[in-house]
Amino acid sequence: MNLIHVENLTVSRGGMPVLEGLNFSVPAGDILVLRGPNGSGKTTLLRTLARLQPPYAGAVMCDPETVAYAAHADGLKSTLSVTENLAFWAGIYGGYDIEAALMAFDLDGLRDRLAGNLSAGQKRRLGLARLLVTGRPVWVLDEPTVSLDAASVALFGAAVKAHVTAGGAAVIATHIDLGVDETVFDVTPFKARADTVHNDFDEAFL
Ligand SMILES: Nc1ncnc2c1ncn2[C@@H]1O[C@H](COP(=O)(O)OP(=O)(O)OP(=O)(O)O)[C@@H](O)[C@H]1O
Repeated sequence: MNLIHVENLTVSRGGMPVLEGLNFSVPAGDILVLRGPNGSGKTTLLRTLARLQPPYAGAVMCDPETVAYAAHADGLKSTLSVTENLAFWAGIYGGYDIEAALMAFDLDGLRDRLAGNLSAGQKRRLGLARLLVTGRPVWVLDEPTVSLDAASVALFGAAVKAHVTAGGAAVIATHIDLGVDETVFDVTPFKARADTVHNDFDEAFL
């Protein structure tokens, strides 16, 4: 079963196409790793998959309610503790297991620390632990391993493996080897041509 299906998709930033002609599917159980140089459009594609922005052309077939998106920013509440942050997110998404999330990302010893007082890597671990309490099957992740040391990257890799083994799927932009069984998708050949402009606009308003 495909959890994401993309057809003839063009994605844009600032009104300009960045990637075009994208066609791929991500079935349950799969990890799709996006590769491509800085500025090639990986973030733009992920934002489009997560429905944070509309496609410029083509279609993304995926129920938005199934997607958990983690951006560059951790999105933590700095005045809440580690467990309070997870409880906050569990409350929004329907009460999934906070204890399992704490264990999976080695946060047990930090459970009462304010998120604002965590180190950069600890903040990142908490941001990723949040994925587990969403209970959502499709993880869309933008550079999730930034600030993580080797041990934490291994924890993250194990969490992704467990997630897809349980029937989930993940699309991950990363420059590093996650140590997981992945399908690599290089976006470089899909760079939009400069003449690909479908939008109608009136130059009088520029
Ligand atoms: N608001 C914006 N308006 C216009 N162009 C933008 C805007 N935001 C980003 N861009 C441009 O869109 C292109 C794609 O950016 P994007 O962030 O998707 O790339 P990326 O592959 O994720 O890069 P990186 O590996 O550096 O994170 C880049 O050339 C970037 O400069």
